[in-house]
Amino acid sequence: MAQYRIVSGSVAVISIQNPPVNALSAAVRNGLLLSVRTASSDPLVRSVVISGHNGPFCGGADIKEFGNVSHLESGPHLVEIFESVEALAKPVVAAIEGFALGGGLELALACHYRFGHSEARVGLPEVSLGLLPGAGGSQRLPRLLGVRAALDMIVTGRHVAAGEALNLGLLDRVTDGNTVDAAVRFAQSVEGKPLDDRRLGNRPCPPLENIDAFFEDALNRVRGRARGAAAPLACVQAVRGAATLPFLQGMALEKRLVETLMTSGQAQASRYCFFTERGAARWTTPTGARWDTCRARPISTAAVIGIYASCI
Ligand SMILES: CCCCCCCC/C=C\C=C\CC(=O)SCCNC(=O)CCNC(=O)[C@H](O)C(C)(C)COP(=O)(O)OP(=O)(O)OC[C@H]1O[C@@H](n2cnc3c(N)ncnc32)[C@H](O)[C@@H]1OP(=O)(O)O
Repeated sequence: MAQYRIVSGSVAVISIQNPPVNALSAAVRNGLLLSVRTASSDPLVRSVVISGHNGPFCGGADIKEFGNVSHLESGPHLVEIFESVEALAKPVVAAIEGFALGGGLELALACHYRFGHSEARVGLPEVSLGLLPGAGGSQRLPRLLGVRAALDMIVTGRHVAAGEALNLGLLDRVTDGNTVDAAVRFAQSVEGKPLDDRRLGNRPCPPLENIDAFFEDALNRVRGRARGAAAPLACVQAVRGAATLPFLQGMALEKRLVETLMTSGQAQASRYCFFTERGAARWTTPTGARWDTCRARPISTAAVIGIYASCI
């Protein structure tokens, strides 16, 4: 579930393999941690590249495991894996093709460098699942981008295209060619160079003036739009932690917040919607017509057959 190979004599390429979106299932988490430890202890390895197998970098934590504590516990916690990646004494480069979402982007943030394909997109969409980026993302992203840009990404959950990610400083380089090859060449060029400054957990958040007023205003704006959803408000609290607390205290706050959200009815309902939307796209009719074999026909008439009324 995580392929490990040595290329160019000194670069360990760790490839996440869990189609279709390379989600971080327990098996992937086990493979990833083992690979990181192998790369750490092999004296021939001088740098590491992490990529996704066959296209996408990683679609994040395996959402199917969220309702099942025994699945979650049958692999190491993402936080532990990402700490090992960040602490590695050899440069680690994320090679992002397709998408790096949720835990996928949090993994990339734990790497020391991030390379992206020009058509890749990145984001922290946990808020749409009633959660927040609970594997260090709420603490590392503000340290990299500053509070304003990080808060926007975390509260909206929007996907950011590679070009914008490069401008924001989220990606270090963007390539039109083979991302893994470019990352391997780069990894070799930084072998032996100091890494302390590349570890986001070591960095303070870029300073922000009038921090209390900024977060009070952010909280009011987010509350106004959240329509009772808890996750967006928790996102603001977590980012405030990144701006005001040392890294480890911020991580502890993130953990408390995500554990509360994870068991909430809102998160359960959001997960249900996620899978139901995808299931509904795979329709069949009593006559045997199916979503994957049917030809689309032009729509000539449309009608409203139900109406949704909301009362406040
Ligand atoms: C008790 C307390 C415990 C506390 C534990 C705390 C643990 C840490 C806390 C939180 C950490 C959260 C980090 C996260 O990563 S949350 C997940 C964030 N990721 C996402 O939200 C991405 C969701 N996926 C998508 O947006 C899309 O699927 C996308 C990746 C863009 C691909 O889109 P597309 O190509 O259109 O493909 P489909 O959407 O049709 O998906 C294809 C199939 O893959 C399944 N899928 C997709 N993503 C996931 C995923 N993350 N996990 C599991 N499965 C996933 C999807 O259902 C489709 O499958 P199927 O065809 O069977 O329906």
